[in-house]
Amino acid sequence: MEKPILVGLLGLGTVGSGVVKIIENHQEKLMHQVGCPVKVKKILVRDVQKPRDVAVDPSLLTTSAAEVIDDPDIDVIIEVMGGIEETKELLLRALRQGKHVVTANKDLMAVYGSELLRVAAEYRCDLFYEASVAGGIPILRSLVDGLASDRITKLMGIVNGTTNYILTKMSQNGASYEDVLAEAQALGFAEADPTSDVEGLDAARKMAILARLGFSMDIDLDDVQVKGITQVTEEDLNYGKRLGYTMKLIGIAQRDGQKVEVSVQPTFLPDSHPLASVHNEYNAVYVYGEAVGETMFYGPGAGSLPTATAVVSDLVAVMKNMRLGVNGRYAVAPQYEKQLKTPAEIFSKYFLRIHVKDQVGAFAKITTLFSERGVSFEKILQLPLKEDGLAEIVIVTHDASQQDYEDILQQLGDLEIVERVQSSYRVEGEKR
Ligand SMILES: NC(=O)C1=CN([C@@H]2O[C@H](COP(=O)(O)OP(=O)(O)OC[C@H]3O[C@@H](n4cnc5c(N)ncnc54)[C@H](OP(=O)(O)O)[C@@H]3O)[C@@H](O)[C@H]2O)C=CC1
Ligand SMILES: N[C@@H](CC=O)C(=O)O
Ligand code: NA
Repeated sequence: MEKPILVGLLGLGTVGSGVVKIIENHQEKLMHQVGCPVKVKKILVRDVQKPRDVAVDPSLLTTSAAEVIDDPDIDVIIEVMGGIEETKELLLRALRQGKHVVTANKDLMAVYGSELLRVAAEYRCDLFYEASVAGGIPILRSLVDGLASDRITKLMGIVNGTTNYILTKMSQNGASYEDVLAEAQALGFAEADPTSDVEGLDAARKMAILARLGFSMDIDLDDVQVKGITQVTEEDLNYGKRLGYTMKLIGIAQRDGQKVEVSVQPTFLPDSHPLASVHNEYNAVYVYGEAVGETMFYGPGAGSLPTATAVVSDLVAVMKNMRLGVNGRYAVAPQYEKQLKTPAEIFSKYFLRIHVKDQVGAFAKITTLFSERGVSFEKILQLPLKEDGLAEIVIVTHDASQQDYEDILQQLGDLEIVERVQSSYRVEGEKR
């Protein structure tokens, strides 16, 4: 019998348990593909006594990272524990000992991905991270291999399962934000600290990784404009329904010439848009390539087995490379200098909901602000409010630059007749 490939697992939570299950249950398929057995030799956890979702030999569990990272028999480290600084040091230590690494950690890859990939290449090691973006959807491999010959101009996606779950349940069942967030946590979709999900940071990390691969530029997390879903109200969702829109937390990475924009924000999409019917914890990434046109990748973006599928598929890729002796040949340095668009170069339609004093001429003052900057309206609603003397105005604009729109918002806030700007969202979907 061939010598097995030995794996060290860092973490045995939601994703780690799925990894152990897939390695055990799909052993025959893995053997067939790689030609030798694969075994988990050691597992790092915080608490060896904790009840687990998967049966493992207790002697495999350890609280000592060194027992896993420095074990000379271990060929591949699978990191599914999370964390940034300490985890980075552990993975660097593993790479410098010639161990290949598979990780699901977008927090780490968004911040230190370039450095880790450089070290991996230096030590002729593989470093794969398919599970870090859109869980079980093989999107990174599709960008790097499947669309290798094309020039990607736009990536647009729902890349956070937790927020999609929350928005779906709020909009379909009128459920409360707090209750649905608790459900998403219980189902294992949310991060250990769900603030990163609901504030958009998790999606921003994934968009930075996608944009880096899609555009072959060194995009940093700081280059991504981020707004989460914590301010989204039931009223906003209801207005959306009235206007034929669905609200989603959308990541957009767009390239025009050599200039790029990357953002994550709650966005209204026409109900007919393919991303509008992506519900619950499902994710989808729309990819526009100059030659291929439009493609869409859809699947479960979070959860134990779906995410573990991506992790173990990366493990298979590492093992195949080991058999062929070609590990560490994969990392490709970015091809282009990063050039970010200015706010004057980013165009979009916007949804705006404002409360104004119900006075003669109020509406004219508002329209003047828009028309002075050449921004016209696509849709307008005006409704009386229960609050005395106030009216609610809802506007959907035609395309406006982010700069013009932000200036208009600022000036609206200064108008005496404007009581408050209730909400403001980007509107996407129609091609421009
Ligand atoms: N959940 C999901 O759907 C997805 C998660 N991911 C990513 O996968 C990674 C893991 O997520 P998930 O499985 O949900 O997380 P969990 O919190 O469920 O599991 C984390 C595991 O790592 C162990 N661990 C954490 N920190 C340490 C430490 N300092 N020392 C030793 N052990 C530690 C924990 O030990 P113990 O069990 O003893 O507490 C636990 O077993 C994260 O990077 C996450 O962002 C990516 C895609 C989807
Ligand atoms: N918390 C993340 C998990 C997967 O990356 C999400 O909700 O998408
Ligand atoms: Na993926």
